[in-house]
Amino acid sequence: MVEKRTPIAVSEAVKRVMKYAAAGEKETVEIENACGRYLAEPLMADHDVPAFDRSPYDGFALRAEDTDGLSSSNPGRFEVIGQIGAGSVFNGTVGPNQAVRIMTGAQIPEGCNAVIMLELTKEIGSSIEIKRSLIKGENISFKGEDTQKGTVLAERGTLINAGIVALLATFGYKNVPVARKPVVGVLATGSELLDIDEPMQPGKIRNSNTYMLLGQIERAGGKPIYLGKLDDNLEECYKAVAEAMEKVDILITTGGVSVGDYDYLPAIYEKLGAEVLFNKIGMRPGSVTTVAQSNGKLLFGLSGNPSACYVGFELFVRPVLRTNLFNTRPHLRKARARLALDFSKANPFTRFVRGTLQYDEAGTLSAAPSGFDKSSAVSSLASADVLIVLPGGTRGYQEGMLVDILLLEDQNGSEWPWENIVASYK
Ligand SMILES: Nc1nc2c(c(=O)[nH]1)N[C@H]1C(S)=C(S)[C@@H](COP(=O)(O)OP(=O)(O)OC[C@H]3O[C@@H](n4cnc5c(N)ncnc54)[C@H](O)[C@@H]3O)O[C@H]1N2
Ligand code: MOO
Ligand SMILES: [Mg+2]
Repeated sequence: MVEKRTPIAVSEAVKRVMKYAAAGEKETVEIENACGRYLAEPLMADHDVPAFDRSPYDGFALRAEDTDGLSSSNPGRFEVIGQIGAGSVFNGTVGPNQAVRIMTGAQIPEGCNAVIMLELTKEIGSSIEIKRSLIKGENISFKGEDTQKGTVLAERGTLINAGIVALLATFGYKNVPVARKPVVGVLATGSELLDIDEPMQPGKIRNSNTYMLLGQIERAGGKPIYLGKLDDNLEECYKAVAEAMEKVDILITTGGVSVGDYDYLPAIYEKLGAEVLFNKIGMRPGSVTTVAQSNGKLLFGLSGNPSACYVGFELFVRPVLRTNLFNTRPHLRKARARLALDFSKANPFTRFVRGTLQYDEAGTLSAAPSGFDKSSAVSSLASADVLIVLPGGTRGYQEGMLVDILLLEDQNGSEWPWENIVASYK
């Protein structure tokens, strides 16, 4: 008798997995290698930026009050008593009708409260002539105007991008505390699988899931390890899974989780004494996605079907990885878009259609299926940047309906996208 599995809701499956998601460990890397990593501590401004009042222009620093009433018919003269470039400081105090020639980025000299651009002055010997008045504070970049000391500029768990790197450098982080990358092993199962450099053979296919998963693990912030591919042989697979568990933080297998004669993962979980958290989800693709835990370590049994494997990773593995990286918005970011095409297939299960986002001229977002929409499809993954969420139990969806989408390439994430998923929005 074939085992009868009871599907659970996607949100319930995610919840069960997230019980085993935990913050990871810290390490430090040199700032040159920090891009793409996740902050292990909040990034706090330990001084004002700028740290001193400075000039935003090449010009002359002077006292605004000395320019009162100046105009083209009533020009004023200022004695130039010094000259400073960025990095130099004027020693002394600027008095009435005096000016210091100052370059962009240089500290405003003592006594000055305004800057006039070079182009608006005329040099006459060691003096300048000015034909306009300035107000106090004109053309000054004030201390702390960009960021004030004590401000938290990025939370722990933030992805370090070029902008964050600029801040890290501003505040003197030669070494950056980052989350250690969780090590994720990938084992492919299936006697039909060829290595990618093998010629095609009757009845065989190339192992594409492994390489797809390595890319997904990288995108999620983990450290992928390819642990090989295995024939459908219970003993061989059991041994490989047991050994792999010793080497990794998280283990992903692909294939062999359904009810077929050669689907050995259920037997392997049993032999390992692992607790199966679920083995059927009310979703398409990926209904057979199975997750087990052994001593708190997660084993993701993703489907062999490429689209199901891809979706299973994004919904269940990604949030565990991001949580490990200290991120508090670990799930795919949810947004809404108009359906660009009819999607008439009815389904009792929630569908996650691989889709492509389109930015319409009017400024609205729309999402279209990115290609052949079957669990076994590989071609529709290439241009997918969203998963279009189509809850089950409807008669299908029409073009123009407002639906939820989950963004695959976005880094912001969602805290919990699974509330209020409705069939379509008015
Ligand atoms: N009687 C039933 N049959 C099936 C059910 C079911 O409920 N009852 N579920 C179907 C669904 S839904 C899916 S999804 C698949 C899941 O199968 P498995 O996860 O057990 O995976 P396999 O049987 O090993 O392979 C499925 C499919 O994927 C191809 N594959 C496997 N590994 C790779 C790889 N590394 N790269 C590319 N493609 C891969 C494999 O050749 C098969 O075509 O089961 C349905 N059946
Ligand atoms: O799990 Mo299967 O992917 O639902 O098609
Ligand atoms: Mg199978």
